[in-house]
Amino acid sequence: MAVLAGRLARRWCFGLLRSPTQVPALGLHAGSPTMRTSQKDFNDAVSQVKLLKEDPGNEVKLKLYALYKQATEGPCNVPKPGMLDFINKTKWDAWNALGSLSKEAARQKYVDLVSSLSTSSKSPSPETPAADRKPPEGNSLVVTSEDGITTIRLNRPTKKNALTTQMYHDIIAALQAASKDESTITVLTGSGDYYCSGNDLTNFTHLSAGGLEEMARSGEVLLRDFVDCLIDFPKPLVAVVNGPAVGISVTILGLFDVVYATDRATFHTPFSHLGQSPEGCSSYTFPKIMGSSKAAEMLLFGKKLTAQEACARGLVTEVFPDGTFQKEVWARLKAYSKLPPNALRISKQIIRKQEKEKLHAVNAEESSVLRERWLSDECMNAIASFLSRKAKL
Ligand SMILES: CCCCC/C=C/C(=O)SCCNC(=O)CCNC(=O)[C@H](O)C(C)(C)COP(=O)(O)OP(=O)(O)OC[C@H]1O[C@@H](n2cnc3c(N)ncnc32)[C@H](O)[C@@H]1OP(=O)(O)O
Repeated sequence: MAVLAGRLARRWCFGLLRSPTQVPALGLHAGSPTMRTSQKDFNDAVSQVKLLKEDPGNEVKLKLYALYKQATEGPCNVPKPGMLDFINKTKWDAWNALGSLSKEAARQKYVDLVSSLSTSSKSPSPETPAADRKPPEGNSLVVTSEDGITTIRLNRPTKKNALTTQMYHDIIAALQAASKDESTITVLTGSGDYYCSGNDLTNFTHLSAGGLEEMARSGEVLLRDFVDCLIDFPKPLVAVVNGPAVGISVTILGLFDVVYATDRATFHTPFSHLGQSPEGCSSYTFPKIMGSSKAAEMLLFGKKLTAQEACARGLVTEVFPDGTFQKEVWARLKAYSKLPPNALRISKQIIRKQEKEKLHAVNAEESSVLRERWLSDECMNAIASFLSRKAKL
């Protein structure tokens, strides 16, 4: 999924910055608004864009695209792409917004925009400072086992550890392996500044031949399997919440045995904003943990909690100062991992036994309701809006 999303994004970027090769002769002059842009100036600007050292950002790339189309083809009169064709729809919107702007004026604006970019990109530093460099994306999930602890680490820090479809499958496999390995405790945590930003919203853009219906159907099955796996997990399951948590990474916390959080963490379930509904058994566990009105504030209205608030509501076990979070938490977990593993398993089984059947039923219902939500206009519009703001153009 991540690879496809990246490809989609890159294709768009290349489409915008590299494909305009045939530009008709226009015979105008460049310069200030009173001067006119020549074909050569325009062609030069098109070539200059390809050589930009810095990514000018989505907004600028969208402007360049729209102006290029207007300058070369005139006002947008091609059919509007479908709602799910997020990227092409955003490009179409930008072009269409230029209305009846003349080709000459569009060329002039294009050349002016490129000229301002070329000036601003002549910054003195030839190398990006280390602090600004994005860490390379390696494996999206890293599983390690040490000192009696199996750690499942979400490892997409540049995407705030958003969960791709592949990652759900990989987490299921990792949990299944951990349930049988030698370790005593299993931990879920994240790399970088976020714990997890929830479901990767670009998952919705990868439609198979079965279209939207098929995407929603397979999403329902995947969600149910993923949450079932957490419900049935036989060993102590600990969340080490190293930063903000969003969506499904929050809702499943009710299925963990212990949740440790840095004081930098926040807990946010913006389902209504996304036209979606709660999952991860949170429609049952949250009211049970924090009472129905506090749960409603989170699950209906998307109230974001601080770590301290989440702790006061019982969702988090303990909050640690960020500076000592890793040291304190891992020291504690190492000590716990020396406890007799069979006693821990048996105790967990007794604690969770009464609930299991109920949790599976809740999970099945939440997954089925979400399947319908994913097909709704409310949900599609919310995702289209996120992607049009965030997609790499
Ligand atoms: C099959 C099972 C389905 C289960 C159903 C689950 C439902 C949910 O989990 S609902 C919750 C979904 N998540 C969100 O709505 C969060 C969306 N993301 C954001 O709102 C923000 O990105 C943020 C608040 C998490 C972080 O904001 P900020 O600090 O400003 O950082 P950026 O927005 O610039 O993010 C960096 C980079 O990461 C990409 N990204 C972050 N989260 C997601 C995501 N959930 N899906 C896809 N992409 C995400 C973001 O687009 C940026 O990418 P680039 O622009 O390419 O750098």
